[in-house]
Amino acid sequence: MAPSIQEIYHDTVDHTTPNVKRSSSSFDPNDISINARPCDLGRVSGLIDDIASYNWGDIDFSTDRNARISLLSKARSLVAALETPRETLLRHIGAETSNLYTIVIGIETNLFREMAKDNGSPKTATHLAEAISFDPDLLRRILRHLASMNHIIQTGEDEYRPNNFSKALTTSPLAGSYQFYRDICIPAMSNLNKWLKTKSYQSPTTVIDNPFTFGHQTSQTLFEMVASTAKNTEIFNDHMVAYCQGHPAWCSESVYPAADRLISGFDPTPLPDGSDPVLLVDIGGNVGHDLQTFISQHPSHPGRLVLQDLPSVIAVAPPSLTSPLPNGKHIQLQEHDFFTPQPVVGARTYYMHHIMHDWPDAKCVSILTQIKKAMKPGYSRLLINEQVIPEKKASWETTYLDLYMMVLFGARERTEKEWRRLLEDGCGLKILGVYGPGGGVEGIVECEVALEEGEGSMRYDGY
Ligand SMILES: C[S@@+](CC[C@H](N)C(=O)[O-])C[C@H]1O[C@@H](n2cnc3c(N)ncnc32)[C@H](O)[C@@H]1O
Repeated sequence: MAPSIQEIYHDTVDHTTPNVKRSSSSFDPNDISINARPCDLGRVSGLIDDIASYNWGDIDFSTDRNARISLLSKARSLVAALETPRETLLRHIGAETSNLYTIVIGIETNLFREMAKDNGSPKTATHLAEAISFDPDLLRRILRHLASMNHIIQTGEDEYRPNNFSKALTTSPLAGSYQFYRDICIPAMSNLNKWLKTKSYQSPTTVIDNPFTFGHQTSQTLFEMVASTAKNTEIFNDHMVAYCQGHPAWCSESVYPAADRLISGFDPTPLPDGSDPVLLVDIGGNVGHDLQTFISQHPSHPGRLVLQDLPSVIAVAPPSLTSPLPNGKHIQLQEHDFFTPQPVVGARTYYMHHIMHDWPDAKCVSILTQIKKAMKPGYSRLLINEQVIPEKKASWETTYLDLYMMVLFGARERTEKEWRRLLEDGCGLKILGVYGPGGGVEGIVECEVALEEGEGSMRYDGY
């Protein structure tokens, strides 16, 4: 039997086996032998039984995402329970930090491209070192570590081949993401402790004073830093593409039924200047991947599609974006700063993906206010595609992103209650529904202008 949707992102059962003594029951802080005993032995046999109770052999993991994530989550729990504190420590501080930096070396020296040549056939370290002009002894040491972490496969003495992960490192979304985190994000996270100490452990709440500005010793925001060089723009855009891959399509039946919710109520009457009315504006839409998803799901959609972002991003949107769509139309590219008045008035849909989580509440209110002024009450819908953090058992994909939004922007991911407070109390919008594939990792909050209350009643201070 396949796991249910509730079981996807975490284990729903406390797998503790009653007759196994928990190490915490006899905890003595002076007894350092605890470091060499499994982290949660009491869960081990329950987790093994739980994994064994499914017919995993009947499942096609290349297509069944829910089953794959469920098994991964159980397997991770099992590893965490079996590992000793010492092993967890060394993996965290030693093995995983070494991974990050050696993987970036492999990307920047074309190591993984070399390994992928000839259909990924096994190659010696000596051969690879010569091909990428690298110290052979150092390369051997790096390859040995990457193989021990399962990122490449050792096929013989001094001989390695790539697996699907190391082959994927030759693609720009993964390669750029590693560089983006190394150059832009890690310097912020690695300064979290120092920053918090200077602020007596109070949350950052502004984009101009947070671990990012402190770590980089800059007065720039992350987006200003990203826009400041072509390389930064490229690696940021690569990361957005990588991050968005592999999620169910946002506008599909299983996530948000766009045909029923948007297309069926669309008014096709031409605008006073004779132009086609707008069906969907993707605000801060980056290089257009979400609009492309919309087109692939709804190829014969009516109305216009508009992609808005900062000039530096619109300038690098792929030319294929503006080529004719299956319905003979094309995406309109528009430079737009979302803190200024929204130029598209009365569209059926305003859509934002990964925008609100980049900004503290006060800035979100400014952005939302500009959109609300352009919305036609009773007709326009605002879709916010973001995490809706479950009140219990949030997944790691949610929790890490929440912390990164805090260090990079003084911002946050939000629970449904926090969305209601921001959108309804703060901006005078009405939430019509919260949609999503389950698990809380991505959700669509659908709103319209609240007819009875013109403005929100909350006050948000600060930058
Ligand atoms: C986290 S990315 C999300 C991109 C895209 N919506 C997605 O989900 O992949 C945030 C986007 O907001 C854009 N952005 C940042 N500040 C902006 C502003 N003031 N006006 C318009 N877009 C902005 C960035 O350029 C970037 O493309």
